[in-house]
Amino acid sequence: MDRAAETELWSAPRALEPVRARVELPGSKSLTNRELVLAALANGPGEVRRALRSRDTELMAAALTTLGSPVDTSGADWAVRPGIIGGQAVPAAVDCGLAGTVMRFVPPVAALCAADVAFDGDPHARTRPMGEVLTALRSLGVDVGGPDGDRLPFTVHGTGAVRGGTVVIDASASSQFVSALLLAAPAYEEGIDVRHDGKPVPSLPHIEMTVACLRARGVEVDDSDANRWQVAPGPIAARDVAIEPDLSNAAPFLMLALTSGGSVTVPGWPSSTTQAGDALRDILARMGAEVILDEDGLTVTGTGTISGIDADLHDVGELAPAIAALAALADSPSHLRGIAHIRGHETDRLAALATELTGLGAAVTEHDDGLSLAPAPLHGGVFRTYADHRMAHAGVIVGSAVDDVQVEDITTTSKTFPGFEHVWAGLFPR
Ligand SMILES: O=C(O)C1=C[C@@H](OP(=O)(O)O)[C@@H](O)[C@H](O)C1
Ligand SMILES: C=C(OP(=O)(O)O)C(=O)O
Repeated sequence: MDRAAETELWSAPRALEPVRARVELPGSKSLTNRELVLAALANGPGEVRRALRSRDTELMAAALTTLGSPVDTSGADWAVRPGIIGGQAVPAAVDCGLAGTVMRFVPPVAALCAADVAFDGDPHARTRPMGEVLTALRSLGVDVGGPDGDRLPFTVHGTGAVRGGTVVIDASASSQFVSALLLAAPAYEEGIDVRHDGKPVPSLPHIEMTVACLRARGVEVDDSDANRWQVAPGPIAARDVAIEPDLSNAAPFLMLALTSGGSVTVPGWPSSTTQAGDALRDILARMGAEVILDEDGLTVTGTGTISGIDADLHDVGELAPAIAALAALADSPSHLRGIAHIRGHETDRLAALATELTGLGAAVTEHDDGLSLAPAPLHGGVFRTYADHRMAHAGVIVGSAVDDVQVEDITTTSKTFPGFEHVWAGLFPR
């Protein structure tokens, strides 16, 4: 990324009157990148319809194309032609950017190529944890080398086949370690039996999403024991799938209803979903909103009060930055717990939130596994984003209620929502 864009400041719009809006959201990152991987390994061509077009998903499409399953991203529906399994031996390089889903989900797929596949990414991606995935691949018979052995960069020396079998990993740093192994496992000779041994696995709904995507394509998955997932070897059925809107990216928009005392509707909110972001319905109601889910979508209405919240966000850590920002505006204290693992996200989110919210006057205490916030008068200033899309979301939420908040590098939101700043600014009456 160019240095000028990284340090550029964006004046966050301030809501001077209630915002009443209907916001169409782009597709889910998590669903798009799972369906792309499964489509690339499927037993025939398929489409990922209404795919999210963003940095993370374009990197995934490019990676799978490089490995031999071309993804045509020219339209709104992305067509995938599987070719990785049994494909040509062509050495390849994969750019992971800062995408956890690319750096964790693609290496187990690359192991199925009969070629060397080199992985690297953004500077901060080299610090994100992923050693458990590489160790698991090695124990399944895959040769993975690299200067560190535990992190990016590394090279997967694929032989065209993976034995598979039983692996024990510690997935307490990221659910994506488990999802990564499950997604490629039907193509392994023995499938996979993944057991977790360690502190509780975070973001479990994301593993449930992986299991649901596999089953929808006819793959046999046994997740009946806690901390154990077994995937049988077999074909991954080709299908056309439609991607739901990204419910986690709905957070700043729905929160604008609370910070402005207005009302925001997100159409197309699914009545049942595997997305962790669905938890916003309960969380926002607890923080003082009126929340209605009907055929029109999800409508959140501010009641004039923002209440603090005591919440264990272990399952929904990706919502923490937005919730922390809203909590900083609340008129009662908050305690956000169970999220030590978000220190390994796009940045150390607990440290970044504590620093940046405190810089705007918030009373924040950083704990090993979370944050406490107490009511305090906020003021304007620069809100730094650390190349993290969800830090940018946190900055604009505060900025909607506080004069003169300048958000650094707003375009970092393109990781999962290109053009976010235009959609956001368009919601404020001039
Ligand atoms: O599999 C996925 O699509 C994701 C899993 C979660 O990761 P962690 O388990 O690392 O929190 C989540 O926070 C991330 O935004 C997306
Ligand atoms: C943790 C996140 O991303 P990633 O998929 O890169 O892990 C996120 O989007 O909040």
